[in-house]
Amino acid sequence: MTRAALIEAELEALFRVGQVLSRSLKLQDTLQSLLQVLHDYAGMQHGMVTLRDHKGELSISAVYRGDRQAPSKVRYRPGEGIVGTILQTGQPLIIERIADEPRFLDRLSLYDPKLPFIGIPIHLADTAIGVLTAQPNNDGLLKDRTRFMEMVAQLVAQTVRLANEIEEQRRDLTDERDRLRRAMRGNYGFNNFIGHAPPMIRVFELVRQVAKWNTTVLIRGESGTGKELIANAIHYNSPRNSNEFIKVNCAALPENLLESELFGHEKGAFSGAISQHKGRFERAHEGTLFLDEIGDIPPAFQAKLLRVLQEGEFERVGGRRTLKVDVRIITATNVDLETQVEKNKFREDLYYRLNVMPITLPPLRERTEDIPELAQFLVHKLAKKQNRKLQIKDSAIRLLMRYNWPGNVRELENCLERAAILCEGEVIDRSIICLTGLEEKIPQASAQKIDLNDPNLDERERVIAALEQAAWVQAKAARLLNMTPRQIAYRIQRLKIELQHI
Ligand SMILES: Nc1ncnc2c1ncn2[C@@H]1O[C@H](COP(=O)(O)OP(=O)(O)OP(=O)(O)O)[C@@H](O)[C@H]1O
Repeated sequence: MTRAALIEAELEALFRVGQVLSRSLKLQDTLQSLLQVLHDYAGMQHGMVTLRDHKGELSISAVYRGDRQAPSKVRYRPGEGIVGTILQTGQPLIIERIADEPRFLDRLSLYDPKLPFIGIPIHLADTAIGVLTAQPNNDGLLKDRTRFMEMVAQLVAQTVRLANEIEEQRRDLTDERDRLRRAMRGNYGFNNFIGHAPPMIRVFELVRQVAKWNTTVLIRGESGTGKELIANAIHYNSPRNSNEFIKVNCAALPENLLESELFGHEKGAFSGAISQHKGRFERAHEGTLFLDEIGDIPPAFQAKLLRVLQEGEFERVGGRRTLKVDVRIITATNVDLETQVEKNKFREDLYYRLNVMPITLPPLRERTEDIPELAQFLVHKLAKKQNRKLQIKDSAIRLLMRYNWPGNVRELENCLERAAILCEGEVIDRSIICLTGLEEKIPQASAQKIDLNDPNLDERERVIAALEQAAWVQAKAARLLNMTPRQIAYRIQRLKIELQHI
């Protein structure tokens, strides 16, 4: 081959090398294709790419040897054999006839002993990270071929750098995803479920058992009793926890939107469907779909839902293709479904499908013994959210225990949040809870039950309690505390109690 012909061939080869290096994100495939190009377009008979691993040793990433399969487990320590020497010195090694080279180990039986050999270090910045080797034809143009191989090694270095960066990003993303999952599991783990009252212990036991299986669960209970929290806990403690947990509030969507939200729609299915849209059933594939307020779904939609529950099949709105999904269904409602079935407002067959494993959450008023722990937990949660120190006094908790909480834990949480906003210091006491307006909602008969001799009351709380029981008439409150009107007036001033006029 003439020199001019070689340069032309090498230009063509470089163009092809550029193409293969940018084609795939899988480094080993890319390097394998690269060696093939060097053979097909640049007259290299055999070739190999080795890259340094985390131990600093060279392992083989790709080998070209014609039609025979490559052995892949061979490794070279720095300084070992020819490639080890190239890695260690960081210098190219050119040999006219490889059989004459004493460091040639021939462990792979790859090279032709009669042919020349070119070995080029692959450099990233100033560090050799691997070695590219090849055997060209014996045409006396070894110097030109070496320059060409140096160019190729530089391109390989950039490809390796990019692959490493992508791998690093992938690892970061995986770490981040795992961290988020752990956090989610932490948020929805059993530790964040407060309740020691017997009906709650039964609920926890049921949740622990159903979490393991794919059973359809129906969670019942008044608004704010923690139905969504339970649904989350079931998912994040189930074998599906590394897949999606998707929530849909069925009462919040009109019928037509509910259908396209859950089943998705094809482009042009209705005006406004400007592109294809995957529904929540598809997104929840291999995960859990939580249908909240299931008691409120319209009859036509009930039939469609029944079909997915029975067959796991559905079509997108405006679509003809039947899609199959594997989704665990958890539903929740505060509606009396049995009455709805009797009134023919809820399909009986659907009711049985959903009610495989019912879990009923007790209202807060039936487990007032849980209020102290819940209040402490919720105040701690608020303190974290507002990034401040906060604690709640027993006197405040006692007041909370006298209310009947129709809005359950959510109402308690809101009340404490208002108290935290009104509280200038770190301590939520009874008077701050009073400022939230809670006391007015408590029937007076029970308001008077507070024991003014309770040793847990501090002085301020005792005076406020007496004033409240005396409808803020100071003389009356003084009598309740066995004080003179002057004494109570002095205390009101000293304790900075704001007088209320009723
Ligand atoms: N046992 C509990 N321990 C700690 N926090 C709870 C508990 N139960 C409920 N909560 C909290 O109370 C709030 C209301 O709970 P959730 O939204 O789960 O109620 P829900 O029954 O789904 O209400 P709705 O029927 O109105 O949708 C949430 O902030 C939740 O974290």
